Amino acid sequence: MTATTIDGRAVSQKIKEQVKMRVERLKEQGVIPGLAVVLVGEDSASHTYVKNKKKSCEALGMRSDLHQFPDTLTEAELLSTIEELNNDPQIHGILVQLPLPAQIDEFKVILAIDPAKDVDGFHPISVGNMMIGKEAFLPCTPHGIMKLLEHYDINPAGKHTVVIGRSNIVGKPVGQLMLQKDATVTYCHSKTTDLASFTRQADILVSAIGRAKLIDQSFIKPGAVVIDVGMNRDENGKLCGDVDFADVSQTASFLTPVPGGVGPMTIAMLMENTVQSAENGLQKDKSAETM
Ligand SMILES: Nc1nc(=O)c2c([nH]1)NC[C@@H]1CN(c3ccc(C(=O)N[C@@H](CCC(=O)O)C(=O)O)cc3)C=[N+]21
Repeated sequence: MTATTIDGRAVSQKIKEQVKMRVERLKEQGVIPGLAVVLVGEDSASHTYVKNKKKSCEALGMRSDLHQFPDTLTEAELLSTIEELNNDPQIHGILVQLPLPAQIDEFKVILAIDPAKDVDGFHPISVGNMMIGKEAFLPCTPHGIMKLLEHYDINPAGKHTVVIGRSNIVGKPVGQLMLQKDATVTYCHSKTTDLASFTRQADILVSAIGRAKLIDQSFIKPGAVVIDVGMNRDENGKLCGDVDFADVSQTASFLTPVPGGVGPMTIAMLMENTVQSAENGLQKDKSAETM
């Protein structure tokens, strides 16, 4: 059996086309969706993501402002930048690229973002609303994964989903979204003993570990759907996922590549959240007028 490659680039393109139409409708009403990206320090991987986000915004007719700071930035300075962005009516989404330098408390920064502009879905209010199934900005990578499954008609209901990784930005929320789609969910992590004994029970396996090509056929149940969230460098410095693609594609039914899988979907969902935020703002303005 050879797995079908899940084409994240193609699906993200479709989503971005829909976002583009929504941007055009907003423009007719005088609103240009605006995303502010805050980048602290010189991490080169972060720069790549930020560049990709900017390119996507421009292609969709959205505004994108980059606020770039040296890694000596203080927490107070960052918090005051966020305050300004919270109060800027041209800005509908605020993304502070993580991780931040050690002198800055990430949680304080996330708390400072107006939940109405929290297009990353990291604020505790967004997380809480997601958790109880209320309207919220969903975190972009987990949301992108759910969209990929939907696109390939893979229904998690009744399936055993095993998530490797328990980060607040990928592992925990993707398990929650799977649960909302009626999957049975198991979380594995760095302290799990005999990881493969769990992953071999997965109908859907989501790997967000950060170890190049750790997951080979011996971790996979034949016919499983495998979603690779890893962003690693292999021995030649090439970008690769957690999954040994060539090996696992012999066993899995569907498999996401790296690059070209989950990554492009993350950016597409960020664009969607930003346009959603701009639409929410317009809706609020309209109901204020009729009061
Ligand atoms: N506040 C915050 N929000 C984030 O969403 C966030 C963050 N911080 N910090 C870093 C991670 C990582 N991340 C990626 C997004 C897109 C690609 C992406 O587009 N990847 C391409 C290829 C990129 C390449 O070629 O290097 C792909 O997989 O095909 C990757 C990684 C968002 N993150």
